[in-house]
Amino acid sequence: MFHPSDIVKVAAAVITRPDGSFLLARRPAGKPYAGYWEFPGGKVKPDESLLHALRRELLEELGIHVEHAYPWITRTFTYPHAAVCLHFYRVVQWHGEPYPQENQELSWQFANNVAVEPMLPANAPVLRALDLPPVYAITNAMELGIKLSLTRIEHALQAGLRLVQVREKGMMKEALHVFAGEVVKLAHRYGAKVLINEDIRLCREVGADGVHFPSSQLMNLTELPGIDLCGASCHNAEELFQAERLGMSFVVLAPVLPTLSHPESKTLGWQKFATLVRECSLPVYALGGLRQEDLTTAWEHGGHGIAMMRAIV
Ligand SMILES: Nc1nc2c([nH]c(=O)n2[C@@H]2O[C@H](COP(=O)(O)OP(=O)(O)OP(=O)(O)O)[C@@H](O)[C@H]2O)c(=O)[nH]1
Repeated sequence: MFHPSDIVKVAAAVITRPDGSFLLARRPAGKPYAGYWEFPGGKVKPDESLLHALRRELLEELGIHVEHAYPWITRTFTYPHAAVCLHFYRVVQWHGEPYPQENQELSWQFANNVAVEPMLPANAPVLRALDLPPVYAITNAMELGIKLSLTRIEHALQAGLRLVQVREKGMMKEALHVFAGEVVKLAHRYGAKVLINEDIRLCREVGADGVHFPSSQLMNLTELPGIDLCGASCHNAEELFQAERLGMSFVVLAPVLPTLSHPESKTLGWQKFATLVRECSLPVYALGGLRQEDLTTAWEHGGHGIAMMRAIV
């Protein structure tokens, strides 16, 4: 075990192009794990801010000037020789063309099809997180009716939606089975993924991609059910901690703003949202009273993306 003061702080960059590809660099000879692929970045100096370290490292390693970077996830990982705390940023704007200043190999890759290996061991969950789309829709068929709901879901899929949660509290069992099956069929036609709220069995029966656990269920779980994609709803630090401990694929943190579906809940606001997600190792979707226009605000506050119900499907 490493003492907390021995944990090496690292700033790492997911430099992303508009087509979704991101840059990986191969660790040069002479460093530990030479030949392994990593996200560009490096150690934070004492008294240096994370963002400053990020800018300095990308200038030193790639010759680029960071113009716009969003804080993203933070992962601690223990190697035999050292423990590292990796603070990931998504760099979306820079000037200069990345050029290997230290003779390292560079490669642009896509999260769902990384064609270089080996990756640094700490980075496997990071690639899975990068494969999650920025918007997560939650169905609302009990309010809209099944027919209109399916029409709206299809429109959103046509417009690029790639992640949907079937959440229909109070819908009769048979109707829910049929509706969930329809959503899965529709979504898979567009290459989108579907999570089923709460019901692991229904998820398997309708061939959905994952399960979304409400916070009460999350707090009672001792392990994940062995399903590829597992999401959870969180409202506070304790629930986020439990989701991290279990190794959820992602979480939704709510309510950020006042929302019709939970009018009685106390809202977090963006500052509290940012404080809660700052050290979180999981990608976090902001939820509650949000619209498509709020995506950038979510990114600025450390979110992976936004989740929406009425504003999207
Ligand atoms: N840059 C970077 N480092 C990572 C990643 N994943 C990961 O485990 N690390 C670890 O974080 C540490 C970063 O240290 P580094 O050696 O790259 O730092 P540096 O550029 O400041 O080099 P230096 O040792 O010459 O001062 C290493 O232990 C590395 O194995 C990643 O994706 N990017």
